[in-house]
Amino acid sequence: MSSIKIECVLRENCRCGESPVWDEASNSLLFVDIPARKVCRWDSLTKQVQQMSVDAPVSSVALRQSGGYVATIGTKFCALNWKDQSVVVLATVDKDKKNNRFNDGKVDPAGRYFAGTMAEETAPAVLERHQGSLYSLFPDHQVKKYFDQVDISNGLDWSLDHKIFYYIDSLSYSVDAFDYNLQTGEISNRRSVYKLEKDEHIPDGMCMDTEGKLWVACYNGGRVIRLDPATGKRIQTVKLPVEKTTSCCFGGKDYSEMYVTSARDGLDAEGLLKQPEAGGIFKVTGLGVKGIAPCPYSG
Ligand SMILES: O=C(O)[C@H](O)[C@@H](O)[C@H](O)[C@H](O)CO
Ligand SMILES: [Zn+2]
Repeated sequence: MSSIKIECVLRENCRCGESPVWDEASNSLLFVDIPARKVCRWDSLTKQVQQMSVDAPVSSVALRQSGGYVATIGTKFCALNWKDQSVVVLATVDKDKKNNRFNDGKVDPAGRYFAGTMAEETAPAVLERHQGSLYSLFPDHQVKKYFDQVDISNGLDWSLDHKIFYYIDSLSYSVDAFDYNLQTGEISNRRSVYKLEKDEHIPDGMCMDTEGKLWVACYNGGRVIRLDPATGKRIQTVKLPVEKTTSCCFGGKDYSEMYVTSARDGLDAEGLLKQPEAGGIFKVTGLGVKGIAPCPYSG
């Protein structure tokens, strides 16, 4: 029997915390606060946070094989040099859509950086529909576009055998799967593997565990749910003390801890009083399952 423990390890007051990524080399958790335009790095040993401010909403961050990080900033794929806090633009998307920005992103097992876009929100989940697209940045900095008509591009990860790509367009309330060709980076055969129930609200960020099960953060649902994509069934629910849970990843020793980001934007004064840890970073231990190391961008 595992006994689950949930702890707010960092009261960061993120407006919209997102994209948690474990950085083994620095024993740290990387994450972003999208509207606050900052990338943060929380050192799990010293408990100190370092920050890097950028000039547009930053929606995801990932490791880079050659050192430093990559991030999606505004509609740009960028390289980040953590030491001198400099940013280099690698590619720009959606040039004809001035109100768009990137949202969630993650690197595939071959080192391509996948990220999708969305129209900027006027309030959480309130936005012009169908404006987003899904892209990937290849190691040679070429951009591939997969599809458009996306509302809120979110939650992505790959199956353990790399043959399936899992994806969430939040306003479809569905977790989808595609066949994945790791050699070419092509996706095909879209289907739904799970439809969210009403009280689970909006599916947001997602990650895979070593048993091939998916963990999905439920925005407004105050929980992460564990899904078996093979059967389409939910197998576990872990509730958190904040409503706006945005994303999750595994990290810590042997990737045995889960980290969950959260948001404050969209909560009124009463909500903030009831959820003083909203916008914080949570650590969940005792799940009895581990995650896998994040893949670094190879370009
Ligand atoms: O990070 C994201 O995915 C979006 O940018 C956020 O604004 C919210 O999570 C979304 O509104 C919930 O659907
Ligand atoms: Zn998200």
